[in-house]
Amino acid sequence: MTLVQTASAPAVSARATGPAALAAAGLSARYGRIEVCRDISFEVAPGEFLILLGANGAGKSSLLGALAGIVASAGTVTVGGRRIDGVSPQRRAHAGLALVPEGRGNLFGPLTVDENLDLGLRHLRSDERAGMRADLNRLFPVLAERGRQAAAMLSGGEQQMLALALAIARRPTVLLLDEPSQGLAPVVLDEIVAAVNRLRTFGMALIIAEQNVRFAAALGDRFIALRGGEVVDEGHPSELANHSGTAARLLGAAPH
Ligand SMILES: Nc1ncnc2c1ncn2[C@@H]1O[C@H](COP(=O)(O)OP(=O)(O)OP(=O)(O)O)[C@@H](O)[C@H]1O
Repeated sequence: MTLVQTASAPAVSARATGPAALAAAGLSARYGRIEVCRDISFEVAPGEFLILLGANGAGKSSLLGALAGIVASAGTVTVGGRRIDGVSPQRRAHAGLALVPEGRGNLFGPLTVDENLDLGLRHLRSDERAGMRADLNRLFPVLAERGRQAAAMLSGGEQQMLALALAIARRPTVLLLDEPSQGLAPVVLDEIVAAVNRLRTFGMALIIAEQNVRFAAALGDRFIALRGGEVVDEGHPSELANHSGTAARLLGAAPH
């Protein structure tokens, strides 16, 4: 795998001023009576890209689901300083959270790329719509080329880019990405890394659940590692790229 190491912003562990883009405190997540994440506290600064690193079953998707309000949770969550825990997923979306689930679940497969984007942009005023469409075409040129193709017929990487574009069209404060690398070939991962890094010009914060260490290291400003539903470590992604032992210890497996 030949992921390009892009120049990323320095690690941010504390904000200079103003509220965090997102802050979670004492957050837990459960399915019925089974608690799968416990006492998780972290902050993401505006514009920061935070990697949630963990092996299969570590609790990454559950934590993203707890933030988005689709998995039962306790604890507090703020977006831009406003409490959003306890409100519906729709109200959390209005407050500035957007989730791109694993498997690109927010696409309408039978509709074309253009039709998906028209639907995704319909909440905008017509003058804003043209500007957003131009921004999305700049971010993801391949989507402009594939406009008339059914979303279901796109490659995995192209579907991931369409899912990202639809989430960005909501202009979220914080974008939650669940394993964007999953099922993609190394050469496609390079394109996704480049596309996600282009999002830096939008100023939104990203929380990216990942277990692909090189992908995470090419994208993140900081990582927190989950194991058994708890935060067990945090650091700068370069530690993952430069010390394969660290990655192996955190993932409980051989490094990628
Ligand atoms: N719908 C569910 N009902 C019950 N338990 C679940 C459900 N979804 C996940 N779990 C359990 O919650 C724990 C955390 O799973 P989760 O999917 O959040 O992990 P993950 O880190 O995202 O892993 P993966 O990378 O495999 O998706 C696991 O023990 C899993 O079996």
